[in-house]
Amino acid sequence: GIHERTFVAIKPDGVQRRLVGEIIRRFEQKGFKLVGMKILQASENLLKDHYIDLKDRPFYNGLVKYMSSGPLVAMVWQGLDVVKITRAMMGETNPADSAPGTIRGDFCVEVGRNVIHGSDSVESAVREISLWFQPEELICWNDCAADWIYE
Ligand SMILES: Nc1ncnc2c1ncn2[C@@H]1O[C@@H]2COP(=O)(O)O[C@H]2[C@H]1O
Repeated sequence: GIHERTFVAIKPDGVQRRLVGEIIRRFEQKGFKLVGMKILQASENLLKDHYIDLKDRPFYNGLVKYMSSGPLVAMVWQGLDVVKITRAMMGETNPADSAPGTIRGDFCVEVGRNVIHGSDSVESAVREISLWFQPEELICWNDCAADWIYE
């Protein structure tokens, strides 16, 4: 439904490369509602927890180092099918497989520096949002444009 939420992180490379405004612009113009956002340098412990499913992969330690190497922008976006649609807007995990027009297709070349993360399912979104945000950090605001985005 229209209350579906997803967790999105602009990774440290995305912040350093000044892509924060461009990425927010795309999700905003699509029609999604920004309900949480903060800039932080995440601890290795938080990232190990976030990426727990990847703990046996060879790139796990490097991934945690990269993600903790500088500030990232953590966000929660809300809207109809937001998990699936934001993933489509991001492109494939490997930028080489990402179509032009997607965020990774337009702004990066390597899987280990792929500028953005988005939850891959509604269930992982619930888990990731609770990991990165306190409930009071999520703002329920009345979207004046909602009647023009949803029928
Ligand atoms: N083969 C790989 N080498 C390095 N990093 C990877 C590889 N596969 C996945 N990743 C990283 O692991 C991350 C897991 O989910 P993300 O969407 O954050 O984006 C992924 C990449 O940043």
